[in-house]
Amino acid sequence: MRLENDEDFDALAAAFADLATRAGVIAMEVLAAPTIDARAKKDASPVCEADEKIEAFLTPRLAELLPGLPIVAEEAAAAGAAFARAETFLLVDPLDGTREFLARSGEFTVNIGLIVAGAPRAGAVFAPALGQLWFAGARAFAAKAIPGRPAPPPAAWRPLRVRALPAEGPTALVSRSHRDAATTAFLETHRVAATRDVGSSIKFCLLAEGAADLYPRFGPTMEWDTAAGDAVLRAAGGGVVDPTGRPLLYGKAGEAYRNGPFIAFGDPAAARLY
Ligand SMILES: Nc1ncnc2c1ncn2[C@@H]1O[C@H](COP(=O)(O)O)[C@@H](OP(=O)(O)O)[C@H]1O
Ligand SMILES: [Mg+2]
Repeated sequence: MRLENDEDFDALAAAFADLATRAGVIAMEVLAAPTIDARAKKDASPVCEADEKIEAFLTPRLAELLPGLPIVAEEAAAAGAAFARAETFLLVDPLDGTREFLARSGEFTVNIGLIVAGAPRAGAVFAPALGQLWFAGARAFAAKAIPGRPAPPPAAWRPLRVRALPAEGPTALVSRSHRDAATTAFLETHRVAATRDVGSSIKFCLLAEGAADLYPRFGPTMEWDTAAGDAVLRAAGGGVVDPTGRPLLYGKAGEAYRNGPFIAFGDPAAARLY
């Protein structure tokens, strides 16, 4: 697959959307069973059979779509895989919001992102339990989608655009399961009109849709948690910046792909306030 112009990145995003939607049925099948086989990883975060099965579905299909491109994926990383450093590579989080999934909340997602020169250039986020798909190359879209089926055709895609910062102040999104003291302090010291708890990368997608304005994140995340949502948000007119105001950088192999603190925003005017 060529990756040269906007149309190439849009076509790749549609292919990611299709794979994420098809993979989503695996999560629904695991969720339908009376018990879910789960354990704690080395970093104490949970992993379950769905994470591993979805990654096993996606990895060979992505390798076929983009032959030779390194795939940095959450469960491969947890198993100790060494990834080749590359200018262009994929970041895969087969199940973001594993805690939400194990709690049988619908706020979990399948995530596929493409990084070029440190920035996310294409991505797809699918929330199987919500039947909601968000994806972007040069342009960002949302669509309703059915887990296990192909992604819907272009006629069903809704273009995404962030909203202007409301006069009454921003609506902030925070992690449902991983709210930390720094985030609580941020919300207390900055004027926000409302706060909503949301699990997984859905937070980026709600900013891209214009349903909220800010997502401050001071607790740890990994690049595969943020790449796809960041791609959708950037293409919809928003962004993700570090505390110095620079766009969140990807490809931090030396830091095991761990992100530092960031603020995701819809309206670029919101970023200037913090
Ligand atoms: N202590 C920690 N170390 C590393 N990542 C953490 C973490 N606590 C939370 N996360 C990340 O936060 C993600 C969940 O995001 P949210 O809190 O916004 O729902 C997790 O994704 P997974 O569920 O894919 O493991 C995990 O990567
Ligand atoms: Mg994750």
